[in-house]
Amino acid sequence: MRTSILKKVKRIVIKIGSRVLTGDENGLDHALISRLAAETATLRRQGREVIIVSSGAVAAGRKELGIEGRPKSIPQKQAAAAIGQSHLMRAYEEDFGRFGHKVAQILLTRDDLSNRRRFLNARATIDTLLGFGVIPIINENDTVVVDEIKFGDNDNLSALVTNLAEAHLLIILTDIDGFFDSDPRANAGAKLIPLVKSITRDVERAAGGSGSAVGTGGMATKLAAAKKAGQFGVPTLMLNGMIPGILTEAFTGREVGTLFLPARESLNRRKHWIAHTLRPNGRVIVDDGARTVLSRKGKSLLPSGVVRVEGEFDRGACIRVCGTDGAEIARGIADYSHAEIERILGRRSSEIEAILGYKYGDEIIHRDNLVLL
Ligand SMILES: Nc1ncnc2c1ncn2[C@@H]1O[C@H](COP(=O)(O)OP(=O)(O)O)[C@@H](O)[C@H]1O
Ligand SMILES: N[C@@H](CCC(=O)OP(=O)(O)O)C(=O)O
Repeated sequence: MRTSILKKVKRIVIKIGSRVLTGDENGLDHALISRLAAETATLRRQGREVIIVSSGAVAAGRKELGIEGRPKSIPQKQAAAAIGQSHLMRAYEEDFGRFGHKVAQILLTRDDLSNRRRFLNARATIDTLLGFGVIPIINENDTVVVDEIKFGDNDNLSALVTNLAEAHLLIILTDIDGFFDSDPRANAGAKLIPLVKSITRDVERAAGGSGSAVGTGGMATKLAAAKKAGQFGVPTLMLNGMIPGILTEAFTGREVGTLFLPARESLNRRKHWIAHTLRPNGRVIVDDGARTVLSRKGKSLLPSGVVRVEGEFDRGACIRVCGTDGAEIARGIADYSHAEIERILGRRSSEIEAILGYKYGDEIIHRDNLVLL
């Protein structure tokens, strides 16, 4: 199964973690980046397109600034990223250049991808670069991000880029052989799981945090990324980036690392973007009848099923849809603002115009803009 999945893969997003790029020391491991460049060149010769999501800016920069351990404050982290990002790009430029490959830097914030126009723009840029045979190197724009517009970690970013670039496979290179049934750093008897068919709660429970001073998120964020990619119909392969030759070996069919299979039913690009890239601004609470109709019949959310609205948002915002028990059941783009919903909730759609004096449509969220979770 692995061989048949990997054979079809033409466009790959490769996420490289800070630990892989910086090794045990602070500062970039140039020998390792050269090796990855050689392996990437082999993948390119096999006719595959490669997009890299690279961490390591903060880890590289903190050495330059003489910061020991993790940066103490956000401005320190941002300063480290500002200096480290240019070192990172220079390393990629030099090392990939030796194999005749040009690289391009793309720095993103969540805000960029939340705006559909900018999302499509970023995608066009990536397509154009790939068309020119250039390898895009993507990172979060750490120097400008504040909490509200942060992806948070590059595992998450790599899953969103997989959707953005319509890639066929997400590869996560980290400092460990794959996903284990418990954190191997805490439990010497932990066993590698070569294939994960579905990321269930039990699987998630086995994922611990980062084992190092430079990594962000550890295994938990990697599973979340694999889940997001899977919902878009894309498998994820987690490999130990410290092992020479691992990238090319993975494509020979040898069972290395952990392969996460995609979900059986995948979301289309737009729904994936609504569910994972947009940040919800508020929520509506719906009654049990609406909950059943949404979850079982895939219908739109009408004002009659809404019992409460929370938060302030405009028409066009992404909002959560929750049951009366508070559980989030869906997410979608609201056709009415919070103030408008306040006035029409619990009423029939035919009454909207009489109440508001105008009407955008019958739905609070149209089913085309609604994603069940
Ligand atoms: N179940 C698990 N299987 C494998 N690794 C795990 C698990 N739980 C936690 N980890 C930790 O996750 C670490 C990798 O994540 P992280 O340090 O964030 O690396 P990266 O810089 O590659 O993102 C591993 O080194 C390991 O200590
Ligand atoms: N954007 C940050 C990386 C954040 C991150 O997620 O790091 P990692 O867990 O090592 O992939 C940087 O370049 O330092």
